[in-house]
Amino acid sequence: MPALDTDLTGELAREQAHLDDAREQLARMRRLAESLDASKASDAVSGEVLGRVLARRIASLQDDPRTTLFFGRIDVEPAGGPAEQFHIGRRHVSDEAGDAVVVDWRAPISTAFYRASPIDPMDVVLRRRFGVDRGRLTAFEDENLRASEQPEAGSTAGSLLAAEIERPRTGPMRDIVSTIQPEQDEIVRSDVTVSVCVQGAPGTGKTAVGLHRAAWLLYSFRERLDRSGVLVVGPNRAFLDHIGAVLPSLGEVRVGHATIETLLEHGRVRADEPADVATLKGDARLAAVLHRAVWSHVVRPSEALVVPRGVRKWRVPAYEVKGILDELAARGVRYSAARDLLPQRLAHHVLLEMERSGEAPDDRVQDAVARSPAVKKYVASVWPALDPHGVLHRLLSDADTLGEAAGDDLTADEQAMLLWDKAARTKGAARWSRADMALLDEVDDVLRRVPSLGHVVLDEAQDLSPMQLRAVGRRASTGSVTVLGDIAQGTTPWATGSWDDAMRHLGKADHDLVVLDRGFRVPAVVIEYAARLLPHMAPGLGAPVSVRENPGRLELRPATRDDLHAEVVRAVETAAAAPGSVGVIAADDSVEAVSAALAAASVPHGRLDVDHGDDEDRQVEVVPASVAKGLEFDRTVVVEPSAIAAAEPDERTGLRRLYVVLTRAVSELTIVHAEPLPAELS
Ligand SMILES: Nc1ncnc2c1ncn2[C@@H]1O[C@H](COP(=O)(O)OP(=O)(O)OP(=O)(O)O)[C@@H](O)[C@H]1O
Repeated sequence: MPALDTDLTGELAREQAHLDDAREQLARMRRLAESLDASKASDAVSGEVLGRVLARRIASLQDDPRTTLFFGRIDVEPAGGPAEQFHIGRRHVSDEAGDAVVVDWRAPISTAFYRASPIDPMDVVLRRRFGVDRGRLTAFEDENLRASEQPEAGSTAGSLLAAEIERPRTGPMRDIVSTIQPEQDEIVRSDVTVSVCVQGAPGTGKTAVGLHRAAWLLYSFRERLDRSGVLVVGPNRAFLDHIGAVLPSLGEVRVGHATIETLLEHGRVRADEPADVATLKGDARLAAVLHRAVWSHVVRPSEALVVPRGVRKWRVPAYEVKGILDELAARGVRYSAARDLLPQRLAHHVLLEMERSGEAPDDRVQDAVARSPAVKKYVASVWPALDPHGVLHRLLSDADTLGEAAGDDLTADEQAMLLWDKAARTKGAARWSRADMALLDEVDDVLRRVPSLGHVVLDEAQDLSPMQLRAVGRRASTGSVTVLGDIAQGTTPWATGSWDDAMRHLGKADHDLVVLDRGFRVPAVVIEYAARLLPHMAPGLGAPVSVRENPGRLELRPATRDDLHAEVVRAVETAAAAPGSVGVIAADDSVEAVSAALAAASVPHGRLDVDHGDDEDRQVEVVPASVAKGLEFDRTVVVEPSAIAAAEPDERTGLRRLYVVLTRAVSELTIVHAEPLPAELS
């Protein structure tokens, strides 16, 4: 085991002096940045750009007195090279001579801090971790990598490391830069061109890894990704609020955060639909159907184009127009882009006609012809302008249109399922469902290319339908993705059963699949209890091995039906007596009653909802089961597990929902129930 040193006189005092020096150097770097004058730029535009860059730089050089500028150190002795020391921190700090006082955790040299081991020391002879309290160093702990001391495989040896993993959770999620584990670091530092899919049981650090990867990519490929953008997609607003502070704490404020709903917002969702219809709408076969639905609007002309100019009329015969249409359709450009090219193509043929008859028209004539009413009208008839809502409205209202677009891809029964029972008269009045949003997005992309970002981190990806995955994938068509998820936590009827399939729908068939199995959240007794559900709803998938030292606490509190809420209140009061967050998780339709019972007993609490997260930092939050995914609390009180499972459309989904709910606790899980617990838990 590494030795813990808290002696404040010798070595620790020297390290504190290095920290004080680093703080001074950071202040010097900030003063320098503040003294630069953006108005000296050569013109107003570059002055404005420079001003923005400088403001960002000054902000990034702020010193946060609550934390230290470094959390670790490595001493390296490369063969044939000089021995060197590197202090590793959240950002780079250099002295006047330009030498590094602190190196960024994302710099290549820092890799060894995370990955060096006695088996592969990577030239590191000593790794030091620091204990910190309110901006000052309180202790350090050394690992001598030269010694043949071999920690157990997979152990997170060291009391400082363990303390960081064990610390109680309060408020939103924090970064893990000081304790990223080797298997996590491999994912974080995967090249920007590589798409990675991470399958991991609850609490194995998938979300943490995805966010740190975004930060690492932005550091390592700043110019490329600043231009193209990085986006994090999560399951709901409460989740985004939970994770929203992590990237800013790592100095990255320019990463977009979205839910799948906000990403595919093509109007208001006004209709719910049966699970089987939504599942069918999420099926990847719909992509081909929608493609045909759009392109079938290009009609073979039966009449020639006739363009009057002065006293003459110029003709482009129908067979020639057909040749132009075929050529445009075969070019692989989007429907609307090809349509935009059509007037000039037609005008060019008119021009050729003119030349054949001895005239010498120039480009201006071609432009005038392209813009003429005759050409416009003709184009509208053979290649009409379309919009996604119009296309989908017609497709879902009209059996013949759907039948034609469906081809052999959909059975007659499936077509009947898709058709609206009562179609709205106009596209504006259509009552779109959530699943329709992905269809509208697909049509939108057939019409005009949706721009691609440089990198997309997709969390809880198992819950997306193939059509939703395609929608996310097209936003990373020229970039890469980090896909995070757990098949066992799939709680939508269309949840994926195979990462290969999901990655194919995302357009990333070529990817690295990594499995994480060490659990950093859920303590052993709790994960073992929750894992009883696995064979019943995700056979073949293992539970994580908890690396938490705290074995955790699991308490079952039976109650009578009349006494259920009183028992919940007692459990919450006990849980809230110690510091740390408390999540009270209940079936969605019981949340109101649970919250009322807590209010009647004057237990202060907040409520998380799909649409809005936590504005205030409250110790106790009441959470609908459907919103719990991805969240964590120090202690959880789970109300009536059988009702949570029964709220889902089928048994498997019910057990999966329960598995998600039971795995939110960092130290204690209390289950309050009046109904018998689901048999699978016994
Ligand atoms: N290397 C680490 N050091 C310290 N804490 C860690 C580490 N890795 C993960 N954690 C912590 O473990 C907890 C779970 O992490 P995270 O939420 O990323 O897991 P997850 O796999 O996304 O879980 P879920 O599937 O339940 O959403 C978080 O509090 C995170 O900070």
